Amino acid sequence: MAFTAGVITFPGSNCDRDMAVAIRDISGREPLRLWHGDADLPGNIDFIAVPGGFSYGDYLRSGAMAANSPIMRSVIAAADRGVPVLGVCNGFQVLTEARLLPGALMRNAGIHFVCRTVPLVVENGSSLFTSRYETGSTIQIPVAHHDGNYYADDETLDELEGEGRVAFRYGENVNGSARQIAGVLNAKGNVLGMMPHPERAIEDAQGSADGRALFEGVFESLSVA
Ligand SMILES: NC(=O)CC[C@H](N)C(=O)O
Repeated sequence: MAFTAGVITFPGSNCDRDMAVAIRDISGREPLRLWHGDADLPGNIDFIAVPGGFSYGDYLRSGAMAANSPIMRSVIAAADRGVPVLGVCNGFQVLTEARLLPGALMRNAGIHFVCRTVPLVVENGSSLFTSRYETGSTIQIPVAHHDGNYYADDETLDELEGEGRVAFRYGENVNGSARQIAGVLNAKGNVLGMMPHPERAIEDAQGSADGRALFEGVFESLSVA
């Protein structure tokens, strides 16, 4: 079964390699490394990862400049076609700035950069990305960010909750996020943005392997895991 995954690198990305390793380890296939300045994606792309880091040094707003990279026009078109897109940390920020996901990631309520493993409650275990988790289960995934404070107006938050689009919620107050939201889905369910890093929790040596099931779930749906 052919499977083409891609990991985008922006100037300042620093989790792109970890993301590529996770995809290779779990799918058994080497992902393509995609450069932000390239306008086109391969037409047969099956899965796109927008990784974490500090694209453009977080200038202007985290993710704001990367969201306007040439490649993001192709990512938006691929997402519209139903290609699964996973944005982690800075990738989540990029996806909100690109309006693929609602809301915004503001400075952490406590101002400090937060870097530790946190409990995450799986709010919707039946999405494309969470099918290998039980709804209501708690998993352990690391966070590392200063702009993780999720904001959306109440109407949007109610809509997200009502449509099962809150994928993950923090099990404790990590950064002041509205309703402790840690990860959200788009309306179609093929785009997930989350601040915690599942690619940093794929084997026990990392302190948790709870992120593995996220990749397994989405690759299983694409018949490659
Ligand atoms: N690890 C990351 O992706 C960091 C994301 C972002 N630049 C922040 O600190 O909020």
